[in-house]
Amino acid sequence: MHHQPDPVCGAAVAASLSLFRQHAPLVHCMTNDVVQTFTANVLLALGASPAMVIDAEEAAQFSAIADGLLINVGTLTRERASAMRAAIDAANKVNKPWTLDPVAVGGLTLRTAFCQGLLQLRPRAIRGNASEILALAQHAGQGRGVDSLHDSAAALAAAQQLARSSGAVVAVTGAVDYVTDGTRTLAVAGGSPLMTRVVGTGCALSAVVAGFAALPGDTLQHIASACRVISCAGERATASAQGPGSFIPAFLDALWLLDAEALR
Ligand SMILES: Nc1ncnc2c1ncn2[C@@H]1O[C@H](COP(=O)(O)OP(=O)(O)O)[C@@H](O)[C@H]1O
Ligand SMILES: Cc1ncsc1CCOP(=O)(O)O
Ligand SMILES: [Mg+2]
Repeated sequence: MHHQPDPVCGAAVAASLSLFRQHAPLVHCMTNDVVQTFTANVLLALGASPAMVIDAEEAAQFSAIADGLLINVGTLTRERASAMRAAIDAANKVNKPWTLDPVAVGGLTLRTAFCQGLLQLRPRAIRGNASEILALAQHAGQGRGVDSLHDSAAALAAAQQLARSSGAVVAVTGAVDYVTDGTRTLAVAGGSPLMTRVVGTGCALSAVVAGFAALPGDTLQHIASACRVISCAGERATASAQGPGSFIPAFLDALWLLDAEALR
């Protein structure tokens, strides 16, 4: 079954962002080695508190305390996988939301089997690029690394199916981001291709999604708002950047400066 997406509304994005800054969520990030600092800086620029706790015992303690948990399998190892399971189990016990970023799921067996298994553990949100969402939804080996080979529109039906089967809100990103609970779908335009020329924009978005998923109210709207916050900051940063190097500080500044007027 296909459902037509509605465009995300700027006023609703501004309302989510304001709620996010008020709540300043504590986000427990179990993420990959490539994007640790960038992820923490993106959350800090938006007013949230990141903490990267990865030992199995500590992670299980901390996920019960944090407002939201991010599981990102970009540099998964067997040991990290069991620490992530422990953190998810502890979060679920106290009903704290957790978000999955299925980096490069498809062809690689450890992370693909691990993420397929996690779908039974009630993720609140899943954020990936088109190749990752297609692979996760269709149990098919696709992709050849962390970058998408597919257009996000080509993964919309898969995202809707994955949302229905997992119970998560699924965000499939690309030139347009689609955010769906399997019934309702919001489309988020904007951003810029330069965002794919620096590492970690997708991973940082997933960390931001983990924070927005912890807010009270309409989770689908909040996660679409998270996508719009990142795409809006991305297009503003691109306007002043010379290339990937100057994009990064401009992006952090744009997140810091983002307000209702920019989002309108
Ligand atoms: N061609 C594009 N045009 C505009 N924005 C894009 C484009 N590709 C990706 N983005 C944006 O870059 C961010 C990261 O998305 P994506 O590249 O799909 O994730 P990943 O880094 O996990 O592959 C998202 O905010 C997305 O909207
Ligand atoms: C390059 C790379 N290799 C393993 S994880 C990772 C980071 C991927 O980051 P993103 O999906 O945000 O581009
Ligand atoms: Mg990614």
